[in-house]
Amino acid sequence: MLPPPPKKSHLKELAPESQGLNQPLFQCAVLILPWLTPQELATISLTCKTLHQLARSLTLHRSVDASRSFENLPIPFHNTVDQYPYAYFIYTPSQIIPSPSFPYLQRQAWGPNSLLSQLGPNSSQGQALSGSSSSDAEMGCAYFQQSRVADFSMWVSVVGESACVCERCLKVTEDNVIGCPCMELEGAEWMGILSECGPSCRCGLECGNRPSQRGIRVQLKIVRDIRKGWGLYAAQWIQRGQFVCEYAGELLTTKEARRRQQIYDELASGGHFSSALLVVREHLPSGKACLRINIDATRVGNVARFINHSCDGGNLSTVLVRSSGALLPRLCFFASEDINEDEELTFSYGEIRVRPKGLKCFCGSSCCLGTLPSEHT
Ligand SMILES: C[S@@+](CC[C@H](N)C(=O)[O-])C[C@H]1O[C@@H](n2cnc3c(N)ncnc32)[C@H](O)[C@@H]1O
Repeated sequence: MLPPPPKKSHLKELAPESQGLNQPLFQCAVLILPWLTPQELATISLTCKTLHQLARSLTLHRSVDASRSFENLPIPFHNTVDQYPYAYFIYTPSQIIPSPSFPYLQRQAWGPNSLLSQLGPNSSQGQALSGSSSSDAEMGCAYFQQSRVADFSMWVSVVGESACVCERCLKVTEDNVIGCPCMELEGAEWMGILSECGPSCRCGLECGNRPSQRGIRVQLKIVRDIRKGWGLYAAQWIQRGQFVCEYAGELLTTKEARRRQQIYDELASGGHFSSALLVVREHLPSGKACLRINIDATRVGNVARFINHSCDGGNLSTVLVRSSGALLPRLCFFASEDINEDEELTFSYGEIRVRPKGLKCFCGSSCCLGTLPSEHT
């Protein structure tokens, strides 16, 4: 593991000329290091002073925003219990379809800007390498974003505009929010299903009936617990009913979900491994069939992958959000009660426990059943 990151004031002193550092190596490392995993960084940082200092700076950069600028607000890691400064995974702000032909599933750059800025804003090397003042998301992941859009079209069908009556959507309410007559917020969210405007509506993202489509708008942080690992926390007061985040990850076929679950169970039995594969079942109105959605955020996901289980149901409701014109629903989390700053965000992983000797639960609630829910996938 890397030593603690340097204090901020030391960062600007990392420019190679001021340190007597190897310049060609420095330039090369600035391009390559953001693509490395923590283990690779730790190994490479042992090789020389230049790489050691860059790796330390990169570690600091990564620990201040788990979302790599994909979200509206940075989501920092806090760890006072062990040596891990951050959790490493590939970030996606929305659902994606895995495909072996897309290299973004293997690697994602995380942290080029902090390294480039160390070359100095006026440095010719810095300008040549950075171009503009793009974010991590723009710089490291442009290819990733393009691929994601191309992929997603395979799963989303857009029906004719008449599918929704929101041509009347342009009605502006007293709060200056664009209202929508097909809004079904009242009551629906507590039942776990919500209909939002979508691709077949004429309204845009500003429509009041798209609360889950504008990204994360509440301040969050990821805090390490000695027994539960990382957990997602509120970094501000959150009002009951407010959208918190979507559960984003790889959409899997049931066959692939079962295959991965077996591997994850084996890894978890050896300790030190957390999986984040969520299976959602939506019973169709006939009652005879059920739509099953498998979302795996273990390797590729967003910050929802850090939400821990609570036997009392926690403070988040899981809501299947259907958008007009989109084939698949999305799984979203809304606050089921008012949530205080520094409170952990939790939900119930389910009721079924097929393995009586499953993973121990440390939710701490008065109705804790002692083990985490487990199902045959
Ligand atoms: C979706 S992940 C949640 C984030 C995870 N804590 C981490 O560090 O990445 C699910 C895993 O978190 C851990 N976990 C979640 N809720 C827990 C609880 N109430 N008690 C103990 N461990 C928990 C288990 O290892 C579980 O397999």
